[in-house]
Amino acid sequence: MADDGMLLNFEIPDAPLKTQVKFKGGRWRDRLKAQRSAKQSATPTKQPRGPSSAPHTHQHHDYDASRPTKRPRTDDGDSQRHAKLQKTAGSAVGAPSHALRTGQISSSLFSKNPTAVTDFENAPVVDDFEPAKPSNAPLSEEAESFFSLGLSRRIAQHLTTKLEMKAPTAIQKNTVPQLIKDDSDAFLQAETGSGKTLAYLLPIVHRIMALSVNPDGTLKDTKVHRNSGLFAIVLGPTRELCKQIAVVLEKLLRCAPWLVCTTVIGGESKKSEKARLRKGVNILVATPGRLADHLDNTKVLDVGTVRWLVLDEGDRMMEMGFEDDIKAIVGKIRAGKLLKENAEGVVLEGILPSRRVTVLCSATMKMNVQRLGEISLVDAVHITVSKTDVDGEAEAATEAAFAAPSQLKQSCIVTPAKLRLVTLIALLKSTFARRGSVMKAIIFISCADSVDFHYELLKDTKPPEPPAPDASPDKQGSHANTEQTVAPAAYVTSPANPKVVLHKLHGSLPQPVRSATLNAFAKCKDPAVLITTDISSRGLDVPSVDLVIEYDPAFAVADHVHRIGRTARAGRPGKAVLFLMPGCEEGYTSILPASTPIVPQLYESILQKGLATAVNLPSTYTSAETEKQTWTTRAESLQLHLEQRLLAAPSANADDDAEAEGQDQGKGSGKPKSKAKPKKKLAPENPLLVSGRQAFRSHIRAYATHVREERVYFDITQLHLGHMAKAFALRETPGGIGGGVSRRAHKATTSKGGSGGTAAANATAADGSGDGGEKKKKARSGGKARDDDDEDGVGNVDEDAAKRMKEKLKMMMNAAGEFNIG
Ligand SMILES: Nc1ncnc2c1ncn2[C@@H]1O[C@H](COP(=O)(O)OP(=O)(O)OP(=O)(O)O)[C@@H](O)[C@H]1O
Repeated sequence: MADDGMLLNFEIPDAPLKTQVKFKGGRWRDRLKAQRSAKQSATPTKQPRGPSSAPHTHQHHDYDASRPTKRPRTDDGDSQRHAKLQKTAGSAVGAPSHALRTGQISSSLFSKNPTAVTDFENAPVVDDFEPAKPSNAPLSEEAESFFSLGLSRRIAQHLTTKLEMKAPTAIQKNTVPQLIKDDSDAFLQAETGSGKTLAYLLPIVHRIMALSVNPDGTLKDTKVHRNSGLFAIVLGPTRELCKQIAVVLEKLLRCAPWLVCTTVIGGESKKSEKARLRKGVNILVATPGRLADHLDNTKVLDVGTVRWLVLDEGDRMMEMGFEDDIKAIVGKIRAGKLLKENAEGVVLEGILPSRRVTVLCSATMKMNVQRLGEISLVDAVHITVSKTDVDGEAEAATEAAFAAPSQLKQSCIVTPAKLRLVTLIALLKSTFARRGSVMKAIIFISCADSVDFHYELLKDTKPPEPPAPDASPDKQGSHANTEQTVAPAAYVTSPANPKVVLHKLHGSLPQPVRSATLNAFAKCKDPAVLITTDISSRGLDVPSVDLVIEYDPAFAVADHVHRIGRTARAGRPGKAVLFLMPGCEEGYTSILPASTPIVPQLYESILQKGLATAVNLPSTYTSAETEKQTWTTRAESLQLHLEQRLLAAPSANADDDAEAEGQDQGKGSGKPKSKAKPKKKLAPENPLLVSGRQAFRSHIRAYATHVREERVYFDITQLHLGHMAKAFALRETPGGIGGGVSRRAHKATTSKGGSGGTAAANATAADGSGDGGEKKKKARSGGKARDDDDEDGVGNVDEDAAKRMKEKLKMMMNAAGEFNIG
């Protein structure tokens, strides 16, 4: 009944380290280097292990983590297990300024890991490839210009002088003339970061401006103004994307200040949205739910003059369940009589389209895009980008849609579950080791709970500086909104980059917090990391994102394409790294679109590079690493440190809080205080441990929701829960996953043999025996495993889990707002 993942944490290896570290694959030089450094670390005189073998590599001995003994796993609840673990691990672990003593409790990260099937030996190396010509960049200035697209001089000049865009991108070159000359519906498909937003906005603004500007650029006597009518509606799936579109539009409209755009996206009172609509608007950017609501309830919103309906990120809107809203919106817009002139007598006919035009945009093609096309498009032209457009070569046109930008360098790290967390930290550390090489990185994680946990774990324990008392109210307000979502990072900093700023974003955060955090990330002058869910995968345009890390693979290939598309935008370079686990996951790369091969990397080389120097611990811990330590020892002590942080006793205040809570509950019961049943005082738990367990549960549930066709690569029955718990710095596999997920994983680990005890322990813990309180709590709260309602994610591998997940997600969506997809 032992979880090897757990017991190994307590094991003191008798054999030197060298017998535990296996080096397979990769270039022989790397392997030799790794082998040598492991040998060095395992030499008994240099690397004493065990309590009696002083001196220790760390010089601080403020606490005595006495050697815990191997013990059988119990079926008790998490709290009891936690209390025992706290005892055995040493109670002062979490105290400030206490250093770790490596060599006392060995975290066997490098043993019993599954072997990768990837042939690293013959795999390509990133440097093997010539830098590819960007596929989403603006076209060469000499050959193409905005003037030649048929745009008015006023707009073309504004683009080149004020917006500093010298030439259109390929999709803009193909779309703008088409939408200026022709009144057909259009399906716009081009890769991420290729400038689709301006591709549809430019012809719309050009034609609306033509109501007020003569062909020679002089202004007409009667200019249209904000009350002249609503001419275009742009729909986007999330508030963030809508705001971003509105910002681009506002910048564009500076060359026609008499035209007005606004947003109705929720997150603020409907009353203030109504007030803005009443003032008059010519172009409206909206989320489907909110617009449908206004169409039903806001009389002043008249769609009689609307000529364009743009559906941006159409597939995402369908995934999010907006089909009915979109149908209703399309129906209402089409129902009205097409006005040839507006209420003021301005002639619209001949300048604006003679019919209502719908433009559907997507970087990827899914079944649901076709469905949306059926709902919204009539005889649409398909506008895309051919290789000829990009390269200027007379090659047969190949559709570049549903592709990753060609200049984007993709790689994957095959990492056993147990080593995921330290490998992530090592990767970030080496990423920020050189100033200026990477300014912004985004880490995609499967669910909001896991985002919360990783943010808390990786941030510095010292709170960020509050703004000066005399700071502007704006600054004060934005600090209040980002207090819980922006903080300096620990672990990943380096002498070159002593300050790296950590951000977190997911759909369960209040809207002002989401907006302020995104703004802080975009404007951050220091190197910055955003830990986020798929809420940031669509449309987000932060220009200096150099690296995208998919720590948890996307739930569908299309989502992967959108995620990695947050870098390498508009011709800029970018890198994307995908974490995979050895086994069936390795086959996933075969279905990913990439113009150059996705280079597999050995986790050993990442650790070696990242942990070549000491790790900066959070400021309330003192690092006592010596330069002589090797990367293997560093990896183990880092893991140990993280696990001990979770096991540390909560602060003294937590005791008081628990007591106060007990008293409050007594009061709340409505009974006289004296008669209130005395509450059994529960041992307070470290919030980080609670968060880690919750993140683990949500992560496992989310894992069960990969789209059906891709479950062959993400097979829940192949997951080793004990090993995966280690990736959450947990020594024991939490219970309460529910939905039969743990049973499936249990069966697999049992049947594979060798770890039957582990599986049994996993099953007991994961099925929630002794964890009923947590389970009920979760059920009550609705949970937020994967706050993303993906229809495709429900299938027969774990119908039960998927069904429950769907119900929870529905609850979440209803409870937390229409765009709570984090
Ligand atoms: N002609 C241009 N020249 C230079 N930069 C441009 C041009 N057109 C757009 N951009 C810039 O390219 C970036 C990406 O544009 P946009 O967000 O419209 O891409 P997209 O195709 O909608 O991407 P996604 O599919 O990821 O939403 C933006 O920063 C935008 O300012």
